[in-house]
Amino acid sequence: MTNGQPHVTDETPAWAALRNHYDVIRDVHLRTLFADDPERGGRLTVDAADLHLDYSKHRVDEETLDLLASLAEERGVAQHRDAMLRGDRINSSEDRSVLHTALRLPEGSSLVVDGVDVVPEVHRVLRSMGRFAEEVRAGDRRGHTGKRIEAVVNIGIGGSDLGPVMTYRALRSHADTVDVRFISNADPADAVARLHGLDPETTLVIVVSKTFSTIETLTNATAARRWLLEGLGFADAEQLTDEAAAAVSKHFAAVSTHEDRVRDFGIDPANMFGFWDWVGGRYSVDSAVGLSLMLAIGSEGFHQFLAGFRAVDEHFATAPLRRNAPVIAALLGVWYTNFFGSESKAVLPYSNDLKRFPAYLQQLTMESNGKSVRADGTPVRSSTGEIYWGEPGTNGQHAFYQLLHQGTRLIPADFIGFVEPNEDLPTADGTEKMHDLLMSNLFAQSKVLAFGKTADEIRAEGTDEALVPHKVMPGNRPSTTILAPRLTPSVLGQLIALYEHTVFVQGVIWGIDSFDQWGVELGKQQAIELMPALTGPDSPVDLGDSSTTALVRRYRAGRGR
Ligand SMILES: O=P(O)(O)OC[C@H]1O[C@H](O)[C@H](O)[C@@H](O)[C@@H]1O
Repeated sequence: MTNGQPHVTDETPAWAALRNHYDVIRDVHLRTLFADDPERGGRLTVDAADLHLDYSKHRVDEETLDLLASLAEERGVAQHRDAMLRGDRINSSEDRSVLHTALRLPEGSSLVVDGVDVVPEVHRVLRSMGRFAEEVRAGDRRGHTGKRIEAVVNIGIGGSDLGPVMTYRALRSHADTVDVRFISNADPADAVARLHGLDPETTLVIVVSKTFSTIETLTNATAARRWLLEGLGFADAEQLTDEAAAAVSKHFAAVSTHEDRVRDFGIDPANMFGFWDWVGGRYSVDSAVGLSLMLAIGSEGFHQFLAGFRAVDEHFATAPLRRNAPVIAALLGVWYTNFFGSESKAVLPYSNDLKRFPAYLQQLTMESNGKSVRADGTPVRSSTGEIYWGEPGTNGQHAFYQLLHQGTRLIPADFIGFVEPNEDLPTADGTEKMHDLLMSNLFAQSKVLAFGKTADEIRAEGTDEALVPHKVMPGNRPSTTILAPRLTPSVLGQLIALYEHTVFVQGVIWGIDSFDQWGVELGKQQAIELMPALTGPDSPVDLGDSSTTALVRRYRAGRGR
């Protein structure tokens, strides 16, 4: 099954060879690939640190994998990887290095960029985060009225939200001491709902913004400051008197690359944790942006999280392309996107704690690789940017898996599961464990997607002939299964690094700059420009197009303006 015409216009030797090979493999069923090669299930696997990837249920044979590796070689994946890791300015449109991997280099190592060793800087910030987090967790750093901090509110958006919110939820069972909430949206409902029930006297607000100029974040931070001062009994919550500033300094911290803007907002720079412009927002959860996670799981847990990233970084840096997990994952994505014409990929964690992982990965892949010009400004020569979506299993099985199994689209999937649960409960009759039930569902789903059930097998069960076509399960739907020992801070770091490098390799194959995001700017700018048309004294006559003009006029009328 394919989704129409393969989206390939690129005609380099490796692409052309893959295109010819695709014409053969597209008609080969996974049932045949497995029948012809009984060792396949054990062989088409790769281990990266604690992550075991089984990619045998993909529509590939050894020749496909060789050809895909040739494509990686043709595109210079290893050379680009080395350039990133040593700090070359590979983010060409912003003239920046891309060094999220430096955030997890061990203390004592060295990476000199523009004459500065960045590793001691990284560890200086980690130490000050660690001191701050442990003081809060121990109750040594208290609120304005002397009460212990019990809740943390992370205010940020995009990379300043998705990483913290995803990781906090993922490591819920490793968290103690403080309850963390997240405010991101310009919708006031978010701040209202998240602040509801919190006591300002025991709440710490962390304002996270790389640029410290993002309107949603500054607006929500101002709302939280107002809420805090009102809650602490200040008569005028708009006035930052000396006493109010002292209160704010006990309840507000900031994470940013812009100290001047943090100070202007009224947050004590002593409570500011920095990072650097060589860390992209969507690659920043392992920087000070992860402070809320550190407050929840402790400094030691955060260092384990970093060690997990580092283990996969080392694998990515050293494993040969054919044994390199992120490279293989990336090439499989290219195979389906550019040759089978797949439009999306499902990420299916069999872990309720990874509920926000697909959303986190959406920013990672779509903001990185949603580009239609190459790094040199010329048009891309193939489709780019995998669209990830998904929900945890087993919930998804009862919602959208029908389309995965019997729909007309080819949607490759990543199943993510863990051998050991962090918690377990008995099944209904008390004889089994719920974690085993969960994992048997994961294994069953990837098996059914791959192998399906034929009309003959269905007939053999005595099924009414009229029902047979409805019950046929076509199979031949590819998936990777990522199996890890347990969802720990280290394993979560490993999973994130696996996808970071997968996205990177795809960007190299497509020839794009995966580290800028110019496409998000115009909408932000126009929102600011449109605001007076919504709130000003006169209804707008012409906002440049008849649709927007009519919508804004209707909105104003509804608001009585
Ligand atoms: O951390 P900030 O500077 O507030 O940026 C927050 C987010 O907004 C931007 O629009 C970008 O699209 C994201 O990549 C970024 O993570």
